[in-house]
Amino acid sequence: MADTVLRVANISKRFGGLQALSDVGLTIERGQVYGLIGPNGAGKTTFFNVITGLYTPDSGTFELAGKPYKPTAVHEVAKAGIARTFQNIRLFADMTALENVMVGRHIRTGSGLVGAMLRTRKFVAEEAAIAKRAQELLDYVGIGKYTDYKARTLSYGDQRRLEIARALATDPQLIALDEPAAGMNATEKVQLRELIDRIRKDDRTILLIEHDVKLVMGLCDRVTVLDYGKQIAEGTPADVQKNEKVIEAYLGTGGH
Ligand SMILES: Nc1ncnc2c1ncn2[C@@H]1O[C@H](COP(=O)(O)OP(=O)(O)OP(=O)(O)O)[C@@H](O)[C@H]1O
Repeated sequence: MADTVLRVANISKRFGGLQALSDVGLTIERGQVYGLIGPNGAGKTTFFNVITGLYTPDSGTFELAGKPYKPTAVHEVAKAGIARTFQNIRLFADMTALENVMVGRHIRTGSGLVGAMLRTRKFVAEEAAIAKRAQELLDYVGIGKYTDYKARTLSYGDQRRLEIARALATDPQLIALDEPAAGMNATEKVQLRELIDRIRKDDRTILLIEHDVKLVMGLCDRVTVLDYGKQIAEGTPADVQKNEKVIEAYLGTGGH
């Protein structure tokens, strides 16, 4: 039996008079890279925001690794096992690269605030383990040499890598990447593709919103296409590329 990581169905979300999502659903199996594409304003970010607890949907069912979850708050969703990055990078700009990743790791540890204030032995040992793991993750995404650099001093491409390292630090069931290639140059895009491939090979599951259709088609196992909040196609990249509704949404009359 397939090992399903995310199964969501019937997600709808309205903003005033605008139906941003109508009955959207998808199923992502473990180890897949799953792409979510569509023209500007199609509802991709809204979908991400709903499944990660930033927006409250009008309807929808949600299941992560076989268990129902309620996307009512961002930290609850992170605990349940979805980690995400943002289209507009959201790092702690004045913290170091290492500290940014350590923050991600803290949701999985137990000493808490009292332990931190008293600097209990358990807390100190835990901090050392978190720092070690954070350094491994910086190495893994290829920015290990910037450990002590403040996040804001890193290049755009490296900040996106740092966001991915922070997401990985939570040991997520699913990593949701919101336009990871935005603003990257051609070399950075090649490196990003290698990184995503590597994350997948390490048995992680990825949901990807991306404007760069070539990148999506080259990387993803399956793709959903949204247009005006509706799911107009779902399938392998090869199938989706041939779909007439998709061709029309991208090239046709709409032109939005
Ligand atoms: N918080 C909000 N309040 C009102 N309308 C919103 C809100 N968020 C999104 N929308 C609207 O919902 C629709 C879908 O937007 P969304 O950002 O999800 O699309 P998208 O596919 O991510 O677009 P893009 O590719 O441009 O990022 C748009 O018409 C947008 O204006």
